[in-house]
Amino acid sequence: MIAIGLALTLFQFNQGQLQVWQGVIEQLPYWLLPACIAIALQFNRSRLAYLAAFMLAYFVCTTNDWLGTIEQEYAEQILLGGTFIMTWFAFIKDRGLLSPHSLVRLMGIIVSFAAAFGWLWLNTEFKPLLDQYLPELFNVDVRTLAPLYLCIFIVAIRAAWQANLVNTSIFISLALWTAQFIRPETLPLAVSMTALASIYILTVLTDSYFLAYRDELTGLASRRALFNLVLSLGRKYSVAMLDIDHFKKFNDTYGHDVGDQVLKLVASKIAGVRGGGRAFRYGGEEFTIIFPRKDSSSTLDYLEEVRESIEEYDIVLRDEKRKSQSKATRGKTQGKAKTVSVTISIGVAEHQNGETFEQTMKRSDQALYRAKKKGRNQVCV
Ligand SMILES: Nc1nc2c(ncn2[C@@H]2O[C@H](COP(=O)(O)OP(=O)(O)OP(=O)(O)O)[C@@H](O)[C@H]2O)c(=O)[nH]1
Repeated sequence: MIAIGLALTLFQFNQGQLQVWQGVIEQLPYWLLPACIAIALQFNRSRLAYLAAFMLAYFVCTTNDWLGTIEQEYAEQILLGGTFIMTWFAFIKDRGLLSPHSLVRLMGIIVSFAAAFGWLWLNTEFKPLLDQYLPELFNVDVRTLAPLYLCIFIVAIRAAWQANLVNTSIFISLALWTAQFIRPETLPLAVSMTALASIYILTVLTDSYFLAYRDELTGLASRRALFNLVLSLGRKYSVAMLDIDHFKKFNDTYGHDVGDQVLKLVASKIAGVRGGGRAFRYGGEEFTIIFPRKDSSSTLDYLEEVRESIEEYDIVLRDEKRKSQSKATRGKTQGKAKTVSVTISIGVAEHQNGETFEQTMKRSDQALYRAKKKGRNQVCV
């Protein structure tokens, strides 16, 4: 979507249809980049805050001609220095802007520019030697920009390998940064900077939304997302509460890390619920499924399906350090790998007129309690 937006902006700009907006667009980076720094800091996305600050500094210096002839004279060094910074940013973590790490970051920025200056100096200083020993293919132009191509390749692989919004933003930054130097006529600087600031702001806000509404361990929607959905529920719906049986004993037997692995796998089965059910991690080893527009009897088949899929699922343990087994879990050996299985109990209740969501949920919790009492591994209404 971001790419489509950029392409459309570029198209419009070339068509001259946006020329009336030119004055506004030229001012936008002055507003959007500082706003981006403030938002990124607020949500602890220091890499994007640094990048926005870097772009703002470049934009202010360029548009006000503060760098004078330095900018043209050292254009390649600035291009390469910026490229090194972005590549490095694709591999580090967000650590806050005003923390001891910021000193390391500042040093890294200086080192990036020093490396860019050093590389280009080496190429000029030893040009005759390099021309003599390297194949013709690696002429001075290729040699000069070789680290740039390498960095773009590395960041592209990184963004594909560890696909997240921040890495994608860094890759787009690098692409626009490079285009700005190699083909400046393609896109006015103010448009690139406006696009980048918008991408950063969108990235920070979307990332933070997912952080607030997704459970980190299982990837399921969180309890906060559940109460958000409740606001849009009509009068007819059912609430199911699901709880892993004897999970405390499972943890005691196999350790907390294995418990986490199992929680993830159980969550993936619960997420696959059919019948329009929406799954949430309520907390700990408890999950909730909401069936909008369904009474409890029509959810039973779908819940039974989920219960069976978990019961039949042989979970292969990755952890070799295992203690003795307990009654709580059934384990068997598959070749050398150890497999275990867990069961879940489910209680379901449908919303009744005049009832709040919390009251319906309480009744589904009581149904869950009955399922546990009756021997677990079953669904109760
Ligand atoms: N590994 C892991 N364990 C968790 C997590 N959240 C909660 N637990 C554990 O889940 C267990 C819940 O135990 P209980 O509420 O006593 O219930 P139970 O052992 O499942 O027994 P029944 O519900 O009666 O079948 C506790 O030992 C918690 O430590 C988590 O995120 N990871």
